[in-house]
Formats: sequence, C-alpha cells, structure tokens
Amino acid sequence: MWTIPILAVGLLLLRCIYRLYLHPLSKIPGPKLAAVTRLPEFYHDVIRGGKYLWQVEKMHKKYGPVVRINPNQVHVNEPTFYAEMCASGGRKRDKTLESVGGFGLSEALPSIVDHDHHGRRRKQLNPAFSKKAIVDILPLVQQKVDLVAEHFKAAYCGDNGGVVDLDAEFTGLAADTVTQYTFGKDLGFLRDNKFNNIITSSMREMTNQFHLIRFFPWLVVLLQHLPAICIRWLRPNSVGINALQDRLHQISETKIGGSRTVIDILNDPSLPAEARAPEFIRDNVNIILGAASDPTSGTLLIGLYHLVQRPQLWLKLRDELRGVMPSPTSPAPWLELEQLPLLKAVVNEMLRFSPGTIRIARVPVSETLVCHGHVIPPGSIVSSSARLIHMHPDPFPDPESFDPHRWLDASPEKLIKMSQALIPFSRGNRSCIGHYLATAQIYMLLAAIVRQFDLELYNTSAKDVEFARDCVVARPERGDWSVKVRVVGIAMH
Ligand code: HEM
Repeated sequence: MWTIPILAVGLLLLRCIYRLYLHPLSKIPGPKLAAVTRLPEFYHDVIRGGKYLWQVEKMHKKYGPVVRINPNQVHVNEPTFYAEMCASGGRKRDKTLESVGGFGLSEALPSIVDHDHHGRRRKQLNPAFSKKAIVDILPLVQQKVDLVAEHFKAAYCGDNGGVVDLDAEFTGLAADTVTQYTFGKDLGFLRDNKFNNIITSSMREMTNQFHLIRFFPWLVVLLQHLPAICIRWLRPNSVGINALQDRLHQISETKIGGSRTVIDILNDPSLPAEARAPEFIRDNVNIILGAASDPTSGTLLIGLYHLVQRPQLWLKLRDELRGVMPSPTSPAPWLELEQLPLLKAVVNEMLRFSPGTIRIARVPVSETLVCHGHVIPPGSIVSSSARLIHMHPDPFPDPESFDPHRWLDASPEKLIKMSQALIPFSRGNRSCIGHYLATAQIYMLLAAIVRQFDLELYNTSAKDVEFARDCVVARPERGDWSVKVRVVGIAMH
C-alpha cells in the first residue's frame, strides 16, 4: 500500500539531488528552491499574476548578474550579453514552450520553437514589414494620426473639459493602422466614439491568461474542445477576434495606395500551398494585430505621461519640429522626423520606458555561452528582461528618471553603450518584425501632438503607469494603462 507513495517521494528526492548537484546548471548561483522546482515561478506568475520578474530582480541583487531562476533557466542581467543571447545570422536560437506556450498559437512567429522552422516562416513575412514597405504606407499612418489629432481638437472645443483618454486613442490608432495594412480596410475604432476595440481587448485577454497557459499548455487543447458557450464565457474576446478575422477576410481589399496588404503577401499564389496553410495565416494575423496595438499604444501613452510633465522640453521639441512641419497641421514626415536630434532622444527615452519589454528566453542550440565567468551549456534556457536592462544604472545612470538629454549629452563611447542596452524590440533573428511600423507611428503621432497641442495630465498619477505585472507586456497593478490628458491650448503658428 505504501510502495507507490514511497517510490514517488524517493524519485522526487533523487530529482532534487540531481537538479542541485548534477544538473548542467548546478554551478549557476541562485536560490535552492528555484533550482529544484518551478513552484516559486508558478506562485508569483500564475497565482499572484505576473510578479516573478520582481523576484528575479531581487535574486540579481543577491547573487549577481547571472542567476538560475528555475531548474532549467538562467536569467542574465548584463546589457553587453543581450546580443549574445539573441544572436543573429546562422547562430541558432530555439525558443522553449516553457516560455512561449502561453500564446496558444502554435504557428504564430513568436511561439515557433524551432530555429529553422521560424526562419522559413519569418522570411515569408519580412517583406511586409521592411522599412521600404512601411515607407510606402506612410500616407495611411498619417491619415490615422490626423484622426487622433482631430479628436484632441474636438476635445478642446467640446464640453467635456478638453479631456482625452490616451489608451482609447492610441490603441485605436495602432489597431486601425495595422488592420488596414493587413486587410486593406480598418474597423473604424478611431471613428467609433465608443472605441469598442476588440483587437486590444482580445490581446489583453490572451496576455492576462498567458502564464496559466504557459504552465498548462494542454488548457488550449481543452479550450478548443469545450462547447462554444464555455469558450465564449472564458475567452469572449478571442472568440470575437476569430469571427472578426472571418469578416475581414471577406471584405479584404487587396490594394492600399498601390501597396500589397499583409494578407496578399501571406497568401501569395506563387508560394507553395504548405507555406500558405490557413493555420499559419490565422495565427500570424492574430499575433500581428495584437502585437501591433498594445505595445505601440503603451509606449506612446507612458512616454506622453512623462513628456507632458516637462513643459520646457515640450516647447523645445515644438521649436525643433517647426523645421520639418512649418504649420501646426503640416504632415509629419517620418524619415525627416528621425533626423531631429531632440525628437530622436525623446523617442529613445520613450522606448526605454516601453511596456513591451518583459522577460524573453532563448535556447542556444549548439553554443556554450559564457557570462561573468558562468558557463551556460548548449540546450539550456537563457533569458533576459529588457525592463531590467533599461533600468540598469551602468548604461543609464539615474535610470528611473525620464531624461532625453542623456542621449544628447553622452560621449561617443557612452552613446554606443546606451544604444547597445536599448532593446525594446529585442535583437537577433527573433526580434520584433514590426519595429519600423511601430517607430513610424511613434514619431508621427508624437510630432503631430507636440506641434499642435498644449496638454496637462488629468486624473492620472505615477501609479497608473507603474510596471507592476509581467503579462508578456508590462501592466500596472490593476487593469490596463490609464493616462488621461486635458488639452489646454492649440498652437497657432
Ligand atoms: C513599441 C512597439 C513594440 C514593441 C516594444 C515590440 C516588442 C517586441 C519584442 C520585444 C519582440 C520579441 C519577442 C520575443 O523575442 O519573444 C517582438 C516580436 C514581435 N513583434 Fe513586436 N513590438 C512592438 C510593435 C510591433 C508591431 C507594430 C508589430 C506589427 C507587425 C509587431 C509584431 C511582432 C511580431 C509578429 C513579433 C514576433 C517576431 C518573431 O518571432 O519573428 N510588434 N516585439
């Protein structure tokens, strides 16, 4: 009767001894409990809702820049090591289900585990997001930016005290832009004053359940077999986004201003049928819509939260913008905006505070990595968090302070160090495919708002933009980002 429990306890003990003393990562420093079990990670990420990163931060303070944070994973907090971890070219980096299973979309780029499989799929999507492709759709981005500016103007002239909810505006901007680029038609989130933005809400639903699904990937299979009524109850927005895709496929218009849409590129008849598999297209469209809207809008609204509190900087920026935007309503030409030193410094600082920067992991397939004398053998999971690197006092002294001048005043050597440590879009073969689309929107929106409006914060405090949970993207303690501003003036010249 006792044989089975005794055997089970014996096996558990043996596993603990193996993990503590014989495992390839046994020499890496870190808490013993984390070395033998993933329970601490489960507790902080699943039960407490995305809190393990802050435990990891404490571990770094205690054990140094390289720590073992679970039986199979080493976390590194060393800016100069990040490019090694995320290497590019032929240096193979797999992902691991342990970290990406939570997406529940097996064919979506960020959740493909195998290096070569990912490379083939990525090659297919790259042309849609090259710098040239994004330059071709700038009129579309400008059109959406103009709509946001109209809302600011309407708020100033209207009777609600000039208040604008930046989350609704910026998720509307990002979702309408990416939807129109993907399908040739947007869903009019910016035109609908109730801003019923199903793309953002489904992304938030998915990211809120991310850690649970990461620990129990079979829940996705279970979900697929549950009666529709249960799915609608558990994941109402994800059901909505699938229905939305079907609708959008039907109305898809193949040309936007002469450019091909993302759907055209994914579904190019010259590609072999296997490359156009419906699940590949569906999973990637889901991830593109979601990945495009939430981190882009989060970066913009947190950045504006800081910028609005620096009126002198705001006016200096407006002066600089006059050089490329002669009147307050002139279009904001991205390629010229990128050349403006102060604006570039502000955008860099906004990206340093970007919420899309939580723990990511790679598996060096055949290389041994070494960091601060610690050996990380091939096949190990190694992770790093842009949030911690962006707040690292070595490249960024006084890291909590939003200070664009750090980019303007730095010596050439320091600038290299800082640029190396600025990793909002990650690095290497698996870095963000949408970074040109995101930066174009950030530059153009920021320029349009600063050039035209004077703003002050409304009913918003530091708590509303504090990174308190890691749900693939950062989130505040409760709910979603909430930054409101009041339009207090409009520039006349
Ligand atoms: C400021 C805005 C954005 C930030 C901070 C951001 C950040 C990131 C990061 C850090 C990754 C790497 C994730 C990993 O290694 O696991 C990533 C991947 C990705 N991002 Fe973004 N992103 C942004 C905007 C966008 C936009 C506009 C799109 C639209 C196309 C997009 C689509 C993707 C996709 C598809 C991947 C997966 C790439 C791959 O695995 O090959 N992102 N993003």
